[in-house]
Amino acid sequence: MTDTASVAKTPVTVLTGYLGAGKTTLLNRILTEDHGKRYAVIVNEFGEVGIDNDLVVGADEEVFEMNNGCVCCTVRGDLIRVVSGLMKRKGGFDAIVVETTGLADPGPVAQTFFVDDDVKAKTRLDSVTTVVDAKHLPLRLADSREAVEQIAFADQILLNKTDLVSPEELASVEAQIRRINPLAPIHKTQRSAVPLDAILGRGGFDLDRIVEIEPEFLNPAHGEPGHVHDEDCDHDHDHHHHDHDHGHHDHAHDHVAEAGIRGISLTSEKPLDGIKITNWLNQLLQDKGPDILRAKGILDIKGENRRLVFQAVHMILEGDYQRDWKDGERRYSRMVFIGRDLDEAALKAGFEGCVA
Ligand SMILES: Nc1nc2c(ncn2[C@@H]2O[C@H](COP(=O)(O)OP(=O)(O)OP(=O)(O)O)[C@@H](O)[C@H]2O)c(=O)[nH]1
Repeated sequence: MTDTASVAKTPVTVLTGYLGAGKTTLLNRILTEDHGKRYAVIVNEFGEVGIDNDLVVGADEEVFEMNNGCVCCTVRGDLIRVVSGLMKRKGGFDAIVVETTGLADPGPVAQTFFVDDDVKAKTRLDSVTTVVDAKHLPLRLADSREAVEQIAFADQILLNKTDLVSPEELASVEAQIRRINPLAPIHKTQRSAVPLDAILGRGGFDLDRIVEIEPEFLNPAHGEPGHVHDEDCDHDHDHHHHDHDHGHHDHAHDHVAEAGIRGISLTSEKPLDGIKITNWLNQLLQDKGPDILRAKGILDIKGENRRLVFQAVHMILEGDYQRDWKDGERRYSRMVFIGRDLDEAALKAGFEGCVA
């Protein structure tokens, strides 16, 4: 595992979402609102024909300065080159947002920020943010594997167009999202309206802050040993969903099952062996990386007073020892895998094999 100290690096948000979900609406807010920050927006066309994007102009690469200090540019080729160029601009940016129009899989874009040394030195992947159309999601989940993958990959989700659905439909859509991605915070929006500092530069992908953003991360699920009932615990919602969301939900669920994408979480109350767990994770990602969209975890390592935190995107694994376990804090290890055709029994056996 490598050191991931991320001091003063510019946070990057990779923005995904199905056609028409509300990505451009969000980008226009970033470029026009008087938020007092300097953001850079990269509209990434990757050589594809621009769809209906009024931000796209017919040149290979153009940079526009906005009145509010933000810049917007279009990339048709090399994302790394464009990001390097942006980083050389005076004054720097509070955050960079990369839209992945026309690209189903945000993985390769997200990986850009881990692979190039120059980019890696100056930026850090902050979040993969997925915009979802509350009205059409049930249909998309039924007919599009990409829509499922975009949700699976997200660190946070904008559940947009809430004006177009009833409260019951909204609850059902939320339950469907939760089934694919149990952890990502969900912001419910109309016209993609969300305070920008609530979604940009928050550290959604930042190892230091996983628990702050996902307070439930270290709380085992209902029924698992050690589950703590608190205000973040959403069992009441679940009952509610079960009462209301049959129709669409079953249909969409079939497709989700068919795409084979789901989240599996593993918890151990016993300390793990640091070498065994590192070797197991490395081997697992080498063998199954293409199918593992995301993995993350906080681990209790025997003989170590600090928490080991790791993140993986497909094959790329990063981990770091972070703060000490607090006095009296219950120690245990928890990791989550989101991926395709994951073998739960094998994962569980492998994980348990790492107990010290
Ligand atoms: N009713 C309603 N319409 C919305 C909302 N947000 C966006 N729209 C509309 O939905 C349409 C698509 O929004 P865009 O922001 O262009 O979506 P996009 O994700 O950028 O779409 P592509 O560029 O095709 O990928 C536009 O007509 C928006 O005005 C919302 O919350 N409610």
